[in-house]
Amino acid sequence: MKVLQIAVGIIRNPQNQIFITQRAADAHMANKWEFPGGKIESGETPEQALVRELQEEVGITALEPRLFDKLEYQFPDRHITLWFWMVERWEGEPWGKEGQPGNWVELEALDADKFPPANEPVITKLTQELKAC
Ligand SMILES: Nc1nc2c([nH]c(=O)n2[C@@H]2O[C@H](COP(=O)(O)OP(=O)(O)OP(=O)(O)O)[C@@H](O)[C@H]2O)c(=O)[nH]1
Ligand SMILES: [Mg+2]
Repeated sequence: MKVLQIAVGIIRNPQNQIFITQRAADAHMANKWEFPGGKIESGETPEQALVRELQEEVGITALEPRLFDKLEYQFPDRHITLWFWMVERWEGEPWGKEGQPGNWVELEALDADKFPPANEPVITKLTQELKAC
């Protein structure tokens, strides 16, 4: 059983759009849409991992990310802890730097069915916060 710690970024612009990317056809959770990010390496804090992953995957430098949620999820073959960081300030412009499709989508149009099942609670929380505004 793999045990993984993952740091991902919810990249949100002032128009309340979120930048999401699509996972590769040969990856775990193939073709699902995701918040860019990846595995926390040994010796890294979750925040350092987030900053590195966003530079590698979408070419931005996150500034002052804040922890939005932390979730555990048990897949058949792996147990993951996901650290979701809200990223509202950054340097650069996000794009699919590794060749993956990337899109800005309206926060209220985020569709949990298009993401890995682990993301459902955070997508619910995000859309509820919007309604509360
Ligand atoms: N990046 C990302 N991974 C997620 C999300 N939700 C979710 O369940 N995952 C899972 O978390 C794990 C993260 O892996 P990853 O494939 O992004 O890791 P990585 O960038 O370090 O990739 P690598 O293994 O190719 O170096 C995968 O098992 C993936 O299915 C999400 O919103 N974003
Ligand atoms: Mg990744």
